[in-house]
Amino acid sequence: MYIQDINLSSLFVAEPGELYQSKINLNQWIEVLVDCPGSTDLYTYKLPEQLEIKPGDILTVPFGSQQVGAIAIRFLSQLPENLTPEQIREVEDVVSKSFFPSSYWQLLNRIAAYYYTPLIKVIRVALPPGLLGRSQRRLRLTPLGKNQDVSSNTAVFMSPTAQQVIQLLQKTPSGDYSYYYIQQKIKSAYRGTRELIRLGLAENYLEPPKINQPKLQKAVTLLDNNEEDLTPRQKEIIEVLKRQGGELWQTELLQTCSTSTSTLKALEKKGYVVIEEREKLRREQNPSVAGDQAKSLTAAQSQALETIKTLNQFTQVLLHGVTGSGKTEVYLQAIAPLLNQGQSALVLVPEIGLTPQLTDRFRARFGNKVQVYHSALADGERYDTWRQMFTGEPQVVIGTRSAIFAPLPNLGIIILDEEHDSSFKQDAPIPTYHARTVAQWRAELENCPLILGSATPSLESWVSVRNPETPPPSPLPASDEGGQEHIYISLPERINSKPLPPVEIVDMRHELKAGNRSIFSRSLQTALEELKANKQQGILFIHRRGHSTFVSCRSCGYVLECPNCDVSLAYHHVEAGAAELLRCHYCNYGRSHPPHCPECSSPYLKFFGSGTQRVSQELNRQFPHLKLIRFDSDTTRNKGAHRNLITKFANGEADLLVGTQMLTKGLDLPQVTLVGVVAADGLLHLSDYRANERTFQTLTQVAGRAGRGEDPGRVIIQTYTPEHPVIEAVKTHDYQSFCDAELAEREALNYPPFGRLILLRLSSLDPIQVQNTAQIIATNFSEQTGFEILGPAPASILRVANRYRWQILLKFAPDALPNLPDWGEIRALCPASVSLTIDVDPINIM
Ligand SMILES: Nc1ncnc2c1ncn2[C@@H]1O[C@H](COP(=O)(O)OP(=O)(O)OP(=O)(O)O)[C@@H](O)[C@H]1O
Ligand SMILES: [Zn+2]
Ligand SMILES: [Zn+2]
Repeated sequence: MYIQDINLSSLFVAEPGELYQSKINLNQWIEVLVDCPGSTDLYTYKLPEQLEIKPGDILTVPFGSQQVGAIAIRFLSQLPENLTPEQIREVEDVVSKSFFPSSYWQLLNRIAAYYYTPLIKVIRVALPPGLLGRSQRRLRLTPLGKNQDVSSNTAVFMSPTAQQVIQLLQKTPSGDYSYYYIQQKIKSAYRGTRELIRLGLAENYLEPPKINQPKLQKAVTLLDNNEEDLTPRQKEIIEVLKRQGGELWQTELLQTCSTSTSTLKALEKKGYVVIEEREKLRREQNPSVAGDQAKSLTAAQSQALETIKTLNQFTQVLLHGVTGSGKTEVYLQAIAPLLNQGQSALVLVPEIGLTPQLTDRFRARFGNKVQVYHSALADGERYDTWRQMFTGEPQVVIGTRSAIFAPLPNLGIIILDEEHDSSFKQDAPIPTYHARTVAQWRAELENCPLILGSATPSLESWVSVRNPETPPPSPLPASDEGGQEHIYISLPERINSKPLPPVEIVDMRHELKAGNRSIFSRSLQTALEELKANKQQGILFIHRRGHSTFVSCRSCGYVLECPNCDVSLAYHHVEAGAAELLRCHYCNYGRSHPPHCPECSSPYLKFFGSGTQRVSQELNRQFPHLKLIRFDSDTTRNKGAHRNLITKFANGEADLLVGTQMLTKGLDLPQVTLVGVVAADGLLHLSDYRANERTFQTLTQVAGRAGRGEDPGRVIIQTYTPEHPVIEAVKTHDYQSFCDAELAEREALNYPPFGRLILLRLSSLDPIQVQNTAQIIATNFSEQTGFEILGPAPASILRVANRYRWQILLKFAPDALPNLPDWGEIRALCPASVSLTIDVDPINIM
């Protein structure tokens, strides 16, 4: 039992089974999550003697005047102070045992404990929206019940109520009604239903919630029959059905045959077909992809694959392969045999933006065994995909962060692609989980291998293979069990020994001295000129979206700011004729661009800094013959936009792809020979201990998009600080020396991956109250030992969306399990107007 080891004020969670059996008499009560819209509280119920209940079971409980579904969360041995035993009602029944398999339940509990989050909040992240909407409890006849003769003289063993209930059910073809309906029809039906269940004549089940009712659609199925009495028209329809394998959706059949429903009905009457409602799964619709075959592997790839294939228990593998080394092919070939053995695979990727290309590769290999799961899916799609995973059919789930909760019962492997990516970490709302950490626990609980793949591994993962004694983040004391291993696999070369592209660093100070005032260096200008001539394509990376980062008055220096946040407004101008907009990138506030300075009325407003729009405009001006596609969060807002833009570019409809962060990841386009970074400095100068790591990763990844095809690539990075060690390391593709230098600094300052951080974020509409609260909490901490307190300090942007933000950073020494503060006590120090988020292992400390 790991949970007792830490100081958990708000939670005491039983591990399924164990505690229940050992302390059966201690636990008289259970807290449940009630399946009722908007309800987020836990309610306490009494455990009935005759029912065996475990956390994770689906129950029915009385709630107000009704019976509702509920999930059993945790046992209580003591009643909460405000409740007396007389007030507590009993759990009515268990509808579904172990809805969550025990390992899954343990995972959710572990997350709740490690990230100091009430379990219910973890459950809400894990389950698709709507699953906990109001669902309906129903009663249906078993096959035995359907055939039970209940004329009054044969069913003497049944009570009159039970007879009434079974007769009612037998009247419907499906033998199935909601409890609500049965109770309306028959007085005190409840006793009768229990009796039927005991006799094995009926069973309980929980119907999925109404709002997400699976979509039903009419399907036409061909029946075997000798075709004698058919009209030529009807024969035609039967032929079409035969060609389609005997089954089609009615709408499709109507369309294909240009026929009417009455014609189909006539066929049904003659007994040639059946028309029935069938569930149509709502899954993300994607253009079909041509199938492909496993590639014959390079020596390094096959070595990697052989190692991975031997793993049949929990092992963490760092697959460190340079950009373009063929990591994806290794994933694909590692997954294939698992599917054949009836197991499933979970593949996590950082962002939707790069999912289409990757999912296509998986679809090409595994067809409809591939499911895509991410939070941008519509609720219905999410819900159906989730249920599809629940079936246990061997499948591959590809998704973003929250897909780590995919309820795959028979997991054979977990893969995190681009494992260094910070989008695997959730900053808000709680739980502030890192999908990599959760993946480690999940792989451990499922006893399957975890593959972390990257060309630029996170320092955490790097240290864990270099220095396997560093325990993975866990509230557990490191376990001594054998078999826990960390393995390092390297793919040091690109496919077919293609070289990594040479990286040219351009000192922008020299450009200015030489009289070049353009945002493009002479070197980049020449390279852009050559693109068209050589029929090649390029990628330009810009750190920011929008046009200019701020607008200021040349006469008085006034800077236009967001009224809700302490930041300047960014200038957005899409095209000539379109409205000129000023927008806040923090709260999305927008206003039109004023013709005059609001302060001094001067007409001379000037733009500073450059974003994707500004660069695109500049390109249009200087290189009018180059066709561009802008790829940033402004142009990819609509569903499918990522795919469309990338497809257009891949088809050669543009020469240049101009974009932010999102184009650095995973793009594999052989025609791209040139990669330009307009200004590397914006990345470097972020005030955060991870700035170097993030810059190295981003620049190396973006550089890695060049020269993946036949033609050699080149990379041009513009900067004002060419001597910066990170820039040097990117230039020489030297991950190792970057790591050594960076790790030495981190170790000296006790930063992760050596020390541990916990960030307390406080925010309030009241500037004084939040500051005072931060001060009080920090003072309270100062009496405790085992960690260092940094702050309280205002967040780097004090006010966002009118909330004032303060933070306190706690830094724990690397050795031993830290003596954690009592979070309940800390929370109690916060007045209602101040909200507190505890971010464990924070990534964004700004
Ligand atoms: N054994 C192989 N033989 C031929 N081509 C291969 C082989 N393995 C992979 N490739 C091709 O090489 C290209 C690069 O592979 P992939 O995209 O998997 O690299 P990666 O390591 O994931 O790169 P990055 O980290 O930059 O995303 C792809 O087009 C892929 O189809
Ligand atoms: Zn002014
Ligand atoms: Zn704002």
